[in-house]
Amino acid sequence: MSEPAPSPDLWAAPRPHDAVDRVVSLPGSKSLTNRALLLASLADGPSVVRRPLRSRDTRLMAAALTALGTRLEDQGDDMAVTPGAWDRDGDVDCGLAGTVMRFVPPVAGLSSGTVRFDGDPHMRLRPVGQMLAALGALGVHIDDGGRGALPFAVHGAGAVPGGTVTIDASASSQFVSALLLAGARYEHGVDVRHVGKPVPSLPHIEMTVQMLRHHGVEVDDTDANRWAVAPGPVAAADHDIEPDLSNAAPFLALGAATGGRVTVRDWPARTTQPGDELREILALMGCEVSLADGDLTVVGPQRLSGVDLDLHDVGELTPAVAALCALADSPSHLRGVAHIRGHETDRITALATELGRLGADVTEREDGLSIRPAVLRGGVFRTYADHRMAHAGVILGLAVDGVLVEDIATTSKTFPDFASAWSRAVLGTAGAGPGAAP
Ligand SMILES: O=C(O)C1=C[C@@H](OP(=O)(O)O)[C@@H](O)[C@H](O)C1
Ligand SMILES: C=C(OP(=O)(O)O)C(=O)O
Repeated sequence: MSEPAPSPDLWAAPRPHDAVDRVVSLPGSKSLTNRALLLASLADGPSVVRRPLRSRDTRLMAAALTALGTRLEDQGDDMAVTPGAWDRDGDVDCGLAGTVMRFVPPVAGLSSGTVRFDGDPHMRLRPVGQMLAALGALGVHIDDGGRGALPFAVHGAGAVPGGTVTIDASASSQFVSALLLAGARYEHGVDVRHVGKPVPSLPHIEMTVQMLRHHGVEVDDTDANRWAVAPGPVAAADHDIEPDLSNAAPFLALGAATGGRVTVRDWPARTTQPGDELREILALMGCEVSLADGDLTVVGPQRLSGVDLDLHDVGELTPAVAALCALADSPSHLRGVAHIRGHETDRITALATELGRLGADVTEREDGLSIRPAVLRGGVFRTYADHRMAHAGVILGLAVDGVLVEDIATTSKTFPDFASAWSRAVLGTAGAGPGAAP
């Protein structure tokens, strides 16, 4: 990985003064919010998305749907979504949001205008080619200059034939989710068959399937690696957005890494969010984990244990888990996440580089990391515009003096005002809004 120049934008990660005992409420899930907004836009009438996340990724999704012709209105904490006539040309800024770059083009195929897509510089490197090829096979006209990457234009024809398509979705589950989300509105629906190495992040595809069914769409997912969406209307339906359980990772780590206690409010009893897996991961690391009446409580041990984990299904948890592993007193092996090299940054190399810079004993592997106990030191923790790298940095800062996290504002991708919420959680100072209540 090329070494970026050190940024002057360094944030001193707070260290708790004493054992923490906190209760936190977290903002809504990015993955649920962006699916809910998109499905409501495809529906046959208005819907309300209750307590959506308001962060960079969801604002980009809202702007993209507005560019297509959907009407989105804030109603207090909620958002009212009224489908519109998709009859215009438009521009979509994907930022660094995988959900915008992958979920919106299949929908743009249904419009009768040309929709141009671009994003942050790094977004041009994130994988989307297989999905564009699959969309082409389903009858959507796409001009990507042969790059298989941003920037590209979707020339909507007002309708999409759809049908059966084969795709290698081993780079991202979002390829499959994207085709399924729009598929009911295609003339023949979609029948998506994956061929290739295993698809990562399967809980996110399950999330897509469940949310489609919530809108009355018929989905057949009986066979492995095949998902068929029947053609038909998408019924209007309201959504209650759960808190973002992946963004709970640093807050639960606060309890785990300090021998303290942290409770996250409104933890769903059942969910498709991969962050729910944190309960098991933290228990394996030696934490006491309990879920009662919607409160998830984690009590950290004296010393964290290392873990040997295949994170293929829950790859977005890797940065936070890797940071905790660097604080553990036995070795860890994190496996099965080659695909996270295509996330906001190459997360495997970024973690190996940044944990290593602070003294961690890390071996980078093609599909993961091995991390052995070592004495850590303070220093700059670079984040590569990746919100979850920032989470990893602040977790190290819980146990190590002098950790300076670069560009903490990058957390705004999925968490509004993370730095204040984190300071309140760590230091126990009072504050309003999403985040910590001491
Ligand atoms: O569908 C979604 O909302 C997501 C799917 C996953 O993507 P990958 O399958 O590319 O890992 C996940 O990592 C990402 O944060 C959100
Ligand atoms: C991989 C992630 O995001 P995206 O939706 O941009 O793929 C993530 O949030 O960890």
